[in-house]
Amino acid sequence: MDIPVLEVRNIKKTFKKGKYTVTAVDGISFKMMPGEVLGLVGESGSGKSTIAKLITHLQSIDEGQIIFNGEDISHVSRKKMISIYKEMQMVFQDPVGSFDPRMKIGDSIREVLCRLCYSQGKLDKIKVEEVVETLLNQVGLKPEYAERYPYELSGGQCQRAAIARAIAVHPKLLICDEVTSALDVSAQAQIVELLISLGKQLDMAILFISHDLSLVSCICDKVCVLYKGEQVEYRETKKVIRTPDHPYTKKLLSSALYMDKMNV
Ligand SMILES: Nc1ncnc2c1ncn2[C@@H]1O[C@H](COP(=O)(O)OP(=O)(O)OP(=O)(O)O)[C@@H](O)[C@H]1O
Repeated sequence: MDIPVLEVRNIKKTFKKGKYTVTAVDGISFKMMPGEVLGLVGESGSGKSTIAKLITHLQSIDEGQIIFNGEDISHVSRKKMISIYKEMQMVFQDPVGSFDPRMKIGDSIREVLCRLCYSQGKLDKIKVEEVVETLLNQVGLKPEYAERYPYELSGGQCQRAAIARAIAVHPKLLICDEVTSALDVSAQAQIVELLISLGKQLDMAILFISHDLSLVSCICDKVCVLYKGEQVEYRETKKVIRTPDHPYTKKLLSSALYMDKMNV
């Protein structure tokens, strides 16, 4: 039987700034099975990005547990985390900023392949060029884009390249933090379709972080709604949309655009 790819158990994080304390994440729990798409929704400041940073160890947790592939990674070393990044990748809001501006797109993808795959003997060096081409093809970019610098791509193309780099290592979990926020509506739809199709093809779980409940409802199996660092809903998307429990979810729903397109 499949075990969860990710289990987050009652995690908490506070930040101290002088005499002030901000509780950014206050007792969040959820579970993701292989191939599952979970939406993490909430307004600005509700703790979405902090959760992503806690899972990926960009920040340390104060309390709770993060179980990845059955292993407690809540407090593992940096070295151990580097090996975990072969199975857990993240894509950010600003696609251009997520690349080294001095490196061509192909070199950035090659670098990840070399760093995370050679050491495991997963990849023969002579196959790298083929793999880069296949990855670009998988995200709908022509091979010649490997020779371009990030600033020579549109936002949508650059986000595709960032996704190609993330899936290069065949992650079991892809964390997408507001990946469509900087894109126009048509590029947003294409990126969302691409992610869903890749998730199915690669049996990859996707944690889709967004402030947009209507978008999340179209693509996610389950949704976790955050309000001021707390989890106010965590259920199948259809149930949350049809019978929201919390007044904040009701407010989100009543203000959601494209209600008619919601997957209910
Ligand atoms: N490094 C930090 N130091 C101090 N406070 C922080 C830090 N990171 C986040 N916070 C605070 O924690 C809370 C949650 O922030 P977070 O970035 O997780 O929210 P978010 O839901 O991702 O917001 P947005 O959608 O605007 O990105 C906010 O009040 C924020 O100001």
